[in-house]
Amino acid sequence: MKLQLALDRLTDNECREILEDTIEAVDWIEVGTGVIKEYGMDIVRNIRSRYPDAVIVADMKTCDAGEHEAVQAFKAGADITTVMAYSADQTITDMVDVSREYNTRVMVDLLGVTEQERIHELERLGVDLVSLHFGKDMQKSGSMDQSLFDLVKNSSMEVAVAGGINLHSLPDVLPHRPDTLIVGGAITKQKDRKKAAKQIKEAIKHYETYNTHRCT
Ligand SMILES: O=C(CO)[C@H](O)[C@H](O)COP(=O)(O)O
Repeated sequence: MKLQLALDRLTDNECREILEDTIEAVDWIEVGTGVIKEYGMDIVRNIRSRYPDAVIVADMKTCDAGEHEAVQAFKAGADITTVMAYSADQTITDMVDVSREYNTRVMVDLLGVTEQERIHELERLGVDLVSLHFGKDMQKSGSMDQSLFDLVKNSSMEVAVAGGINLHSLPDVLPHRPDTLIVGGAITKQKDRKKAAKQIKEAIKHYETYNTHRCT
């Protein structure tokens, strides 16, 4: 299980400092949507130049003009870019096509998706990576419901999960064995970010060492 660090609602300096503190525990670096809106593709280019070997996810949250935005993200150095699941099928297939040209990947953000039918459609569109997402604003009045995982129950796609995950909610999330855990605030908003990242990484490793079966 990989740890994707979501750099959200941060300045470029904060992103730099947080990465320096946490990089050893992090598998994938996510450049968050708000950070991209603030700094544009330059911040993706800057992180790429500082971490040439890292896997970088540009959380573009594209919903239209898929080809253009995918090219933007990949040219800036992203390995993975994101698109919203509710986008037109054409947007998604265009992005998948671009990712094949660039030898990169597209992650489809399932925020707001409630029907398994959309999951099957995404598979038919050639998608192989999705993220289950309990949104930031949804977190103001609740927390991730474990039934979220039902959406991808019979899917062979790679699954990431995001939305207020922290050390306390990890025991509920880990048994679903997502391929990637996306964690933002529980690391980036802590006083000791290095310790927070290390604790989450160790909790994942500990779980994987002592549990070998996926929960159904
Ligand atoms: O995509 C996002 C917000 O739209 C975040 O990356 C995701 O929600 C993870 O952040 P946090 O752990 O703080 O919820």
